[in-house]
Amino acid sequence: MASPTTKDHSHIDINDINEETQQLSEKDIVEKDMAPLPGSSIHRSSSRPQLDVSGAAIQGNFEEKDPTILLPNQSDDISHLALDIGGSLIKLVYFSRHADRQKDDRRKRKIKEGLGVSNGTRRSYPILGGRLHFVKFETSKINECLDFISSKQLHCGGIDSPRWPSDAPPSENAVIKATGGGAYKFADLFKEKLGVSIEKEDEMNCLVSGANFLLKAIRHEAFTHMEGHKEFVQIDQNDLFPYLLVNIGSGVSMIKVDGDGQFQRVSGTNVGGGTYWGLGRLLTKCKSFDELLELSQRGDNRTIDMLVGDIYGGMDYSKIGLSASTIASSFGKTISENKELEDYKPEDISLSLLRMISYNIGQIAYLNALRFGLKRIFFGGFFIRGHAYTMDTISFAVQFWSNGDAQAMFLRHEGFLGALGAFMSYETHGLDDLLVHQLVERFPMGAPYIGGNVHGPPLGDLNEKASITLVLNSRALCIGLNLTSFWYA
Ligand SMILES: Nc1ncnc2c1ncn2[C@@H]1O[C@H](COP(=O)(O)OP(=O)(O)OP(=O)(O)O)[C@@H](O)[C@H]1O
Ligand SMILES: CC(C)(CO)[C@@H](O)C(=O)NCCC(=O)O
Repeated sequence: MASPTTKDHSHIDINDINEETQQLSEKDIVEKDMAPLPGSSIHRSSSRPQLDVSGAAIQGNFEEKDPTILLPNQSDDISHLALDIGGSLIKLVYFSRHADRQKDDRRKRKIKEGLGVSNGTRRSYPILGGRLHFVKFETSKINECLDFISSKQLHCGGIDSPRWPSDAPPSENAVIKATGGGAYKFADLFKEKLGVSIEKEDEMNCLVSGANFLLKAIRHEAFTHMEGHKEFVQIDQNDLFPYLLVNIGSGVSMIKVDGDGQFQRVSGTNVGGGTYWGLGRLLTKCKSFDELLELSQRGDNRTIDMLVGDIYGGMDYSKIGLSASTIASSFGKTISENKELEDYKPEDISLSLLRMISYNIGQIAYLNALRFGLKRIFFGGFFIRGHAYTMDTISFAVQFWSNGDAQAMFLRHEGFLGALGAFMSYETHGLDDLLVHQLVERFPMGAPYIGGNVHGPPLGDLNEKASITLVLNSRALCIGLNLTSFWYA
């Protein structure tokens, strides 16, 4: 029954950044071909290293949680780490380079031989892309997070950085961007343990820019989930705004998003992920969030919830559109019976609780969408955890109360919106509307992944996707030669 609380970081060790670059798949080979030619350099208006999100794509299979994002055209040597330190979880987004394999092997050998990696602050060969990694820790175990950052030297640019290995402590001015309440609460701890300052970024601002980045630049990020069926949604760049962003963390924030940096937090509720995990833990004695979720999958809520049929003698109340099986009162059945907590199955309690909280959030979200005439509601935050029942319940609530007028959508990087936003805040102009907009618009749609469909224009198959990637390659070269004209073409 037990399952790890935060499975993600437990697999990752100090060699991961480099090891990941060794496992070259067919897709990687295509991507390698996409990189600028050796020696060609990308001319930019700014001398500051920039993040290049052109061609950014999710790596890994479609069911993978918190999947890596490939940045095939990243050429500047960025070395960013950003954090979202929330009430329950710390989320990390960090960049690793994706160097040419041979050179990488040579460099690794050098590292092993203690010869260092570079003779200057910039590498002597072009960087052939990179990856964004997503890792989380429980906030109560912040020391594990600090150890992780330290073991990978992420606060000094990563072990793949030209600055590593180095005995020198991080410079006095070293900063990490961070958002969430913990950016305030733990700033001194970061200074004390890692010698870095936390540069605080506003939480709502980061959630919005993280969501906008994913929705604009990453294909197969957003999807619907109804009655167990998942479908990817292709976002029309010209029709993204306005939308309602509902971030279900420990608590819930509801944000009306009108554009990049244009938003308003219109509502919130304190009945959120913390409520499910907190109450669930007390009532079921589960040791981890995932265990509580897993338990719910074997539950039957009819032993806990009072249904319309329980009140109406097995009949529907059709006049007001309520079937006998509709829940009239969550947990309502537990008052009418002479039973104690021990008499109920933890499985049933977990399911009732999950349904109650998910449904309630879906309903409040819809009411806020209604207030502002919004049709699309994107749900993020780690409460969702890619869990089918949670998503189905939220979708059902939105559909039911809107009479099918509004739609609930989910994001594969659900819990990382804030951390991604903080990451983006290193370089806001690298992500301006135009760059992402133009690039995404020009890409033909990708192929559906197994197990999900894609709404939108006609699709090709996976082979076509590979060839699209190659077309992109020549575009990447164009960018290298004449970035400005590409942007504005
Ligand atoms: N491994 C886990 N451990 C604890 N909670 C988890 C875990 N996985 C998912 N959750 C759920 O995710 C919620 C936290 O989500 P998230 O990380 O998005 O919010 P947060 O940033 O910690 O909270 P807030 O934004 O309110 O400060 C928890 O309350 C819980 O419901
Ligand atoms: C306080 C925050 C913003 C911290 O992330 C979040 O937990 C939240 O939105 N809570 C809901 C608070 C409310 O609006 O009632």
